[in-house]
Amino acid sequence: MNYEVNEGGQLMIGGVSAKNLADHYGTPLYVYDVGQIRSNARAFIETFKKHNVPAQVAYASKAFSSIAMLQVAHQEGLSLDVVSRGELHTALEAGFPVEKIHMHGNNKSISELEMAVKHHIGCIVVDNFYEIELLDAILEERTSEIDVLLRVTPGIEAHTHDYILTGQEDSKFGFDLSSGQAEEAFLKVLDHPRIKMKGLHCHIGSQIFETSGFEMATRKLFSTLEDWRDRFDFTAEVVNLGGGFGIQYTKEDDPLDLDQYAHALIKEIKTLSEQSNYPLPEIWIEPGRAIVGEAGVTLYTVGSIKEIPGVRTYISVDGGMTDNIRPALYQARYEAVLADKVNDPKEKKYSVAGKCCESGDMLIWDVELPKVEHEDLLAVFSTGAYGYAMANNYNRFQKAAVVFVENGHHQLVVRRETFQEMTRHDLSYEQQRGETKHETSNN
Ligand SMILES: Cc1ncc(COP(=O)(O)O)c(C=O)c1O
Ligand SMILES: N[C@@H](CCCC[NH3+])C(=O)O
Repeated sequence: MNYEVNEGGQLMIGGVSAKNLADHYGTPLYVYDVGQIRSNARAFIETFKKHNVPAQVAYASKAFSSIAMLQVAHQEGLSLDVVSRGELHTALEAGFPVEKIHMHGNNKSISELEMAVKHHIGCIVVDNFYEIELLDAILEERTSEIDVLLRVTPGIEAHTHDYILTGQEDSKFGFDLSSGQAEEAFLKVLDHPRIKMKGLHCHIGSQIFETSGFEMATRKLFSTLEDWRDRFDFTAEVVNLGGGFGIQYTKEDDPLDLDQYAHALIKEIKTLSEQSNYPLPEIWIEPGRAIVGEAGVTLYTVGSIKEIPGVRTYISVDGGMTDNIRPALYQARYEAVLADKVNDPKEKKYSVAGKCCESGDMLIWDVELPKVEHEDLLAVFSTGAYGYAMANNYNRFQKAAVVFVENGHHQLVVRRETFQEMTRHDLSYEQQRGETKHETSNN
């Protein structure tokens, strides 16, 4: 794993010691090295520029959405992928240019589509037939137009966890190519007066380490596009190959450099377009994890230590599945160090437990650490994607704060949740005598 340690054996993040950050902001704490976010974004963008290929690199904001994060994404020239009104609202609050926002979702509501149309976002990635009907009605009413891509499932089974596989035929996402569904949807939007068909989208899954799945998906999309050109005289302006580029969580993970993924896509699309004499479409991709995953570290304070002789030693930290649900949800694995004793000799294997009332609330089953003592600071690496984004209030634990660090400077970008905020939606129950009190729950 790649991390910096100072002479005193302290973990450094973006030029600041983890200990200073924990003392200053408390734990659990999500810390992002902003320099790393920027270099990840640049690795993609510069590869497309170097090859002189028109492209959009849309940050999949589901991985970590906050105003500060989206501002950094914009500074780096990224576009943005949102999947809900909440994510779109955050983008608008961050001042993200609307024309660079793309909206996803397998069940977009009328209000989501209305919000997208009202703000004239750059593109909607249409996922199903019902959405076409809704969009048609909304655009008619607003006398507006919108660019769309059709999301298709190319029938690719990427090598990853079942829950994060999305490109196979049996998926809740998108139009299936092989059964003709995709063509039926295409014909509905092809000559639509307000829905402007720009091209195809697919996303084959997440945490993928090889380029072969992406190349295979590209070939499937291209053969469909060639067929539609020949039969319907349609030329796509955009081919969007989604996200899913793998990162390193543990020493066993061996991801490609980010520019290698981009390079493979460019090569495949250039070859296909030359072979079939198809005008080179814009290449769009949607990395989430690859932009923020390795840039994030979560800091925890160790509390209780339970040694079961001959079995294992549990160390419990002040967070857990509330700030990182991935181990419980996907059996995801992580690496950690004691942030204050990084260079101390390792003593033995420990198991890191969260503090929720769930036996499954384990952050790491086996990690070799120096001798662990109460109040030690534990740093878990590669928690920048789908950590804060999937945080929850189980057991009414507060959502942790988020800090950005860059060039030795640190700044709070998401406050720790307060108890007042935790109960802000709760209403007291007054026993009714006779007449009924009505409170609407609609938004
Ligand atoms: C449509 C789409 N695009 C992009 C992403 C981002 O994936 P990742 O964070 O693995 O790059 C996802 C999530 O898997 C997705 O569903
Ligand atoms: N949230 C998942 C991946 C799904 C991403 C969205 N399709 C993760 O933590 O790996």
